[in-house]
Amino acid sequence: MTVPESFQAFLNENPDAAFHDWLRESAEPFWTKATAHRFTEELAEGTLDPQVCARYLVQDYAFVDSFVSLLGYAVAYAPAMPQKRPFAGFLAAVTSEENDYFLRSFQALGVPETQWRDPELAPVTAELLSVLQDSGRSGSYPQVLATLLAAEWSYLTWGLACGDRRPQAFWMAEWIDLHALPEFEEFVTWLRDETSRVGAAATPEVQQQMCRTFRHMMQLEERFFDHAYDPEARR
Ligand SMILES: Cc1ncc(CN)c(N)n1
Repeated sequence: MTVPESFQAFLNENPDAAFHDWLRESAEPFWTKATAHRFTEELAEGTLDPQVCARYLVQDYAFVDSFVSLLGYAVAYAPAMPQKRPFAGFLAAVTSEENDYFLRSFQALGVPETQWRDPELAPVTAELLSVLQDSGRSGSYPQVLATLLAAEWSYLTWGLACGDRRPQAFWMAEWIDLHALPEFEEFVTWLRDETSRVGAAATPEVQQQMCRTFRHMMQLEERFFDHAYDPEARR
């Protein structure tokens, strides 16, 4: 089934749909591949190879650094306090609890400080960082929303799919917790509604740009998980 290229055409076929439904459906097959990846399944089952996890976390710590800057842009571009506040709250959580998780995990997994402080970026990480940086510098609130929503909604989706499964090792269990906690779900639900509110009112050109960015992000999210298993892969 092909997804209509414009949000208006999608709405004509699905009158009750929200803007975020169009984003997600337009991002297939990457949405499904990234939210039901072998990596997150092994994480839930506790069978993830510590080396694979370490490789992933080193790259992800570089991602998170740029992601925090993108959240800073979201605070700046958000139209008023009711929108700035959720971004500021999430920014505080990522720079405290989540940062603390990374540092403890690097220690537990034996990752030397030089490696996580100054990592060699994988091509997919470099591409992700440039999408985050371009979105941040675009001056466009819709563009920042589309980028953030792809990253956070996809992580919430696999986080919730883990259900009650929590492996013994904290570096697996807490990574699931961070993406399945009620506070995280509340933030992502708000972000989805905000993106739909802004996207539905945007011009068709801006809607197209949001859709392209969301899809590109999902393509990179899948490759990012793949890289943890096959660091030599170039695609
Ligand atoms: C690559 C990636 N995408 C999303 C997330 C969720 N913040 C993350 N930690 N890393």
